[in-house]
Order: sequence, then C-alpha cells, then structure tokens
Amino acid sequence: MERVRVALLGCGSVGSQVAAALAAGSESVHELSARAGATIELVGVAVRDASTPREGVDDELLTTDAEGLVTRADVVVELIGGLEPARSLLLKAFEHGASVVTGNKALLAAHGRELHAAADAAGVDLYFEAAVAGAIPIIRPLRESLAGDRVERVLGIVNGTTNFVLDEMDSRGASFDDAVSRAQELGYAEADPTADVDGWDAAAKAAILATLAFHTPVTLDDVHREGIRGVSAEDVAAAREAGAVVKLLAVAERTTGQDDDGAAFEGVQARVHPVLLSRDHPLASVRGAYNAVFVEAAGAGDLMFYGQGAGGRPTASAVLGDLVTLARHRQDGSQGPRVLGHADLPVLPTDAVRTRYQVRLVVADRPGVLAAVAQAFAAHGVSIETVRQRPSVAGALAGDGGVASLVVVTHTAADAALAGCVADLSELDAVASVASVLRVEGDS
Ligand SMILES: NC(=O)c1ccc[n+]([C@@H]2O[C@H](COP(=O)([O-])OP(=O)(O)OC[C@H]3O[C@@H](n4cnc5c(N)ncnc54)[C@H](O)[C@@H]3O)[C@@H](O)[C@H]2O)c1
Ligand SMILES: N[C@@H](CCO)C(=O)O
Ligand code: NA
Repeated sequence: MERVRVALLGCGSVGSQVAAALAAGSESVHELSARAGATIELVGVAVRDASTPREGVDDELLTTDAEGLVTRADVVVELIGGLEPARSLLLKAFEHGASVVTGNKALLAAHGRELHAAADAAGVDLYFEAAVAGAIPIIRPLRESLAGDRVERVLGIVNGTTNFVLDEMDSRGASFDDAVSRAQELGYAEADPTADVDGWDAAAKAAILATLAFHTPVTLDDVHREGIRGVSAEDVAAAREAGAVVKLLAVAERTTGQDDDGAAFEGVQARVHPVLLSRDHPLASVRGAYNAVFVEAAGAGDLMFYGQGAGGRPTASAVLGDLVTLARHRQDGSQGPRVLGHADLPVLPTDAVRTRYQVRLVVADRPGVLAAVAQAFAAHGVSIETVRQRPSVAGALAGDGGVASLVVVTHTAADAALAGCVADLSELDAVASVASVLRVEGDS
C-alpha cells in the first residue's frame, strides 16, 4: 500500500483525539489505513510547546515548526482554530500539493472563497465535516449526497451551548443567567460565553451551510445575527403555554429580492436568531447540548440530521472520516465535488429578512384596545395571523378592567415593517409595554 503522510496541526480537545487514533502501530490506524487503501502515517504534530509531553503521542512527533511540517505532508489536518496562522498554513499546504481536513468554522466563514479556490487551483481537496455540527454528517450530505437535488432551506440547531441554555429555561424554568452558569459548570460554555450566546459560532456555521446548500459564497459578514441574551424566562414560559419552544436557529434559505424596478430575482439569505418553534416541529425535540440540522429539498423532501455537535471524541470522528476519504482520493487521483459552484446567487441584505413574528404586549383591558392594536399592524402592512388574550393576575388585582397580555402572531413581514409597527405600538396609550418580539418558524 502507498504511504499517506499526515501532518496534525494542534493537539487540543479534538487534535489529541485524532493523534491517539493515528498512533503508530495502533489497531485504529491499521483499520483506518485498510479503509483508505493506503498506509496512513502521522509524520508530525504541531504544538505551541513541544517540551510538554502529550499522552498517547510520541514525543518525537511534536514540533513547534508548523510551517515546516506542512511541507512534509500529503494531508494536513488543521485543528488549531482561529484565522491566523491557520489561513496561511492551509494556503501553504495547497501550494505544496497537500489536501486539507479542518474543523475551523471561523476560518471557513471568513476566508472560504479564497481557500476553496486555492484547493481547486492545486487540484486537491479541502474537507471540513467537523466545522458544522461536530460529529453529525451534514457537510458531506449537502456537498455529495444532495448534489442531485435542489436545497430550498436549511434550519439548524448548530450550537450546543445555547441549546442547552434554552432547554434549561424551558424544562426547569431556569433564568438565563442560571442556565448559563450551569452550562459553564458542565463544561459546555466557555468562561467567556460570547461566541456561543451572541450567536457568532452559529453564524459562522450558517455561512458554511448556505455556501454549500446554494453553491454560492456566503461569509460571516453576510449573516444576520441575533443571540439569546434577550430571551427571558417569561418568553420561554409564554412559548410553552402556546405549545411552542424557543430555539436558536441558523437559517439558510433561497428567497426572492426585488430590484429597483420592482422585478423579482432569486437570492439567498443566512441568519441566526432565536425563534419560536411549534413543539410539533422535529427540531423542537432536540434537547440539551445536542445539535440537529433540518434540510428541506425539492426532491428529497424533509431530512433531519441529529447528534453530538461538539466534544473531542465526537468531533474527531468527523475529522477521521474526512481523512480516510482524502487518503483514498490521493490513491486514485480523484477529488470531491467542488464547493464554489456555478450559482453565485446574490446574498440578500438584512433588511430583506422576512419572517413571521410573535409580539407580546401588555395592554389595558378595555373596549377599543384590540382595534387600536390591529390598526398599528395594518398601518405598516403587517398582516395578523392570530391573536390570543390572557387576563393578567396583576391586572385583575388592579381592578378597573386591569391589564391583559395580548399575543399577536403575524404572517410573514419585513423586518423594517415590523420595527415600525412596534415603535407605533409602544406609543399607544392602551399599550403598557411591548414585552417581547420573537420570530416564528414552523407551523404555529
Ligand atoms: N471542541 C469541539 O467540540 C469542536 C467542535 C467542532 C469544531 N471544533 C473546531 O476544531 C478546532 C480545534 O478545536 P479544539 O476544541 O480542539 O480547540 P483547543 O483550543 O482545545 O485546541 C487548539 C490547540 O491548538 C494549539 N495551537 C494554537 N495555535 C497554534 C499554533 N500556531 N501552532 C500549534 N498549535 C497551536 C493550542 O495550544 C491548542 O492546544 C477549532 O477550529 C474548533 O472550532 C471544535
Ligand atoms: N461552542 C460550540 C462547540 C463547537 O462548535 C457549541 O456550543 O456547540
Ligand atoms: Na459535521
């Protein structure tokens, strides 16, 4: 069997698991080689400090010279994360004719176009199953299995930390802060949970999913992003009462824009924000830190991919799967399907985002209030789908008709129209407060 030299960059949570699986003489590397039809040989592990021994890794493989290591490999496995030096190292790998496996979503969301073009130009592969939803096969299904279909929309729970936090709020009635603390105790959330809680991690993944689904380069800057800091225990409780659940979704969809002359054209959109989702939707059943991606395709219909989106061992599973495939490709001189396809559809801006909304209002419980509220929606061309009214206990105690909670769900509306409507509602005498505004996905 031919030899495939593998350079591993980074030996952290994921890298250490990959290194262990590739240990010389191990049963696992023997098995992986048999599957690849080539002898997979780990030729070096780039680390920051080569004097620290790593369990299960031969000391002689450790090096701080990542650049030099890259030039001695047929496949480079990048698991250091971040933009630099990861980007330069990948470009160097392609220059030297090496293929690359990476789990680096931040890098792909920022520089995907450049990296895919460099891989294409060198006639080698860039595989990245680990970059979205960890162990869950979703990149390959989109890139390969669904290459014969037309993907219309992708909805993903692609961040385990935020799903855990929202699930704690839903199932245990926890406050946002308590749920984040618990996620930190359990090791899901970082000490600085910003990347997860504010939706940055999910937005990078949304850009990657949109790029693949629509054969169109989509970057992090193109993604409309809202995190979950604004989701209150009351929002989650109200959702529960309405048979819904609050989830942070990454959404990538085909949609239509309008040019200056009013003519419709096809475009794509990627966004990350909390949504109200009916408990009947398959994604509503994704609990704890689990991930799932729901794909709507013209031919296949609805598909759902579910599993562990993070963790060293599960993520290494995706990395090793890519490695076996790339080793095989090097044997037979083949490459995977191109990522940057023909389509290059326009990416529609944030103000073109159109979703359904749920607006929760605290209103005076007296005649004419509903009409005034309905008028504010009508004035902005926002069509109401349902209205629910609940008497408020506090209101009943207050007497004088008291206050009521009014929950309005709209049909699809533009961001700007909804914002105008909310501004007008806050000005109405009868409206004590606009308690929350949440987007709605699924049928509820
Ligand atoms: N941990 C997960 O659950 C998970 C899931 C999916 C994807 N990923 C992605 O996989 C990649 C690795 O994640 P991780 O969790 O293993 O991170 P980690 O922080 O545990 O490991 C990264 C390692 O790279 C080392 N490193 C940094 N710069 C280096 C350099 N210039 N040269 C050599 N080593 C360097 C660090 O010292 C660290 O040990 C990231 O891109 C991450 O987004 C991680
Ligand atoms: N921080 C991410 C893990 C890897 O992307 C999560 O919570 O899902
Ligand atoms: Na994956």
